[in-house]
Amino acid sequence: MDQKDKILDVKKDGNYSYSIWLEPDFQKLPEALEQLHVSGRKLCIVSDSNVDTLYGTQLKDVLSGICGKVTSYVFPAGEEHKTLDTVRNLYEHLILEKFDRKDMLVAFGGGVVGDLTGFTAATYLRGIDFIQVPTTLLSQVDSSIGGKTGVDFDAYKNMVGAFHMPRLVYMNLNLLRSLPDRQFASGMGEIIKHGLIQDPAYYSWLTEHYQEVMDKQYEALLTMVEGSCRIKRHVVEEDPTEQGIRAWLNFGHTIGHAVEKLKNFTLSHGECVAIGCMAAAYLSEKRGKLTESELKDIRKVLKSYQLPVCTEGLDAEKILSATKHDKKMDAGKIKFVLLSRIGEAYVTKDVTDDEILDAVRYILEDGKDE
Ligand SMILES: NC(=O)c1ccc[n+]([C@@H]2O[C@H](COP(=O)([O-])OP(=O)(O)OC[C@H]3O[C@@H](n4cnc5c(N)ncnc54)[C@H](O)[C@@H]3O)[C@@H](O)[C@H]2O)c1
Ligand SMILES: O=C(O)C(=O)C[C@@H](O)[C@H](O)[C@H](O)COP(=O)(O)O
Ligand SMILES: [Zn+2]
Repeated sequence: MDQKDKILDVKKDGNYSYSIWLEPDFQKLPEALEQLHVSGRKLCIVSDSNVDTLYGTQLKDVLSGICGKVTSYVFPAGEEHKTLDTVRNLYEHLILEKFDRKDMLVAFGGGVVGDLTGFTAATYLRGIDFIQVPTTLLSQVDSSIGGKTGVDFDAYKNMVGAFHMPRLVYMNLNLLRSLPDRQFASGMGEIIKHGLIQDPAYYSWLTEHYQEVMDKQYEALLTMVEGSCRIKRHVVEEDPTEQGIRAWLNFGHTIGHAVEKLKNFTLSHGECVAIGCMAAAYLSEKRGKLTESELKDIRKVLKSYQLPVCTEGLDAEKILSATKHDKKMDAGKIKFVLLSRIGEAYVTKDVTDDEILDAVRYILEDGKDE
């Protein structure tokens, strides 16, 4: 793959609006930032406690040489800090540091940092620029692209948010080497989702290359991250504000978000997406869209990437009730994403409570067999 292929442009309304750089280090970050004229701007690097400890100084050194002033804002790692309280503290930091409209935020971390920083950028002074420097597999393949930003509210996932596009997405793939195994697997949940909703060849590639991926071989990582970025880019270019096809990216999320909340965030987002994908694939099979063998295969692929396909200790009725708070509700009906086949999804509002309960029992009972 040559350099040209490592930069993907995300277009909006026919104009190139931002680029995604896939790199092995931070060497090209100054070049990537050239078009944003950062020399006279203040930058605030927002990260969580883990990312700051591991890589904070490295990024600050790169940025300090090329822009006006660099400040840092660090909050404790974890989904429980993706809240308005953290946003408030960040506003306070920006006001104290006299950030104005031409200044910029740098989201340096996983999806929690990216979503929260993007939302702060969308709302501070009615909107300032931000860039994404994603450091987890999940954030490189999914959350850093497409401009969905937001925070949780009283444990309701992403209840407060805005669409606000980053000005650049720059990923250093070698940072993935320090990710804990469970976090790596979490990213695989969204990646397998991408194959299932959009691209059968990509899904097959994932089934065939799990060893290279699990060994974090650089070429395999690059092929996979690029593959997912292309899928996500295609979907968000077609439908930036989720009027149609973008809802497909929510495959596995209706039940996944309910499990995430009811498990008090003890399971990662991608783990819950995997469980939710299993439930949605089960419903797709029940409706005759997938064969039993395809359903089994999805289970096998998720498990091969160390993802859970079921869960325990939850009440089926409570999961059903939690799905009713999903953002995809429309006039009292859940907009459920199912598969019409491997590689293609569809949205339906006719999934009944009984069907949801059946799918939920499938992922709960399956848990007892583990
Ligand atoms: N906006 C979107 O389109 C979108 C898409 C998918 C998920 N999300 C959101 O993203 C969040 C999940 O993101 P996530 O999975 O990245 O979780 P995360 O941001 O909580 O990061 C997971 C853990 O990994 C640590 N970490 C990050 N980078 C590291 C590195 N390179 N080495 C070692 N440790 C590292 C973090 O400190 C954290 O403890 C959820 O809130 C989810 O709702 C948003
Ligand atoms: O980018 C999107 O659109 C997605 O749906 C990606 C999902 O993986 C992500 O978890 C998203 O935050 C869920 O959407 P939400 O609108 O239910 O918060
Ligand atoms: Zn997700």
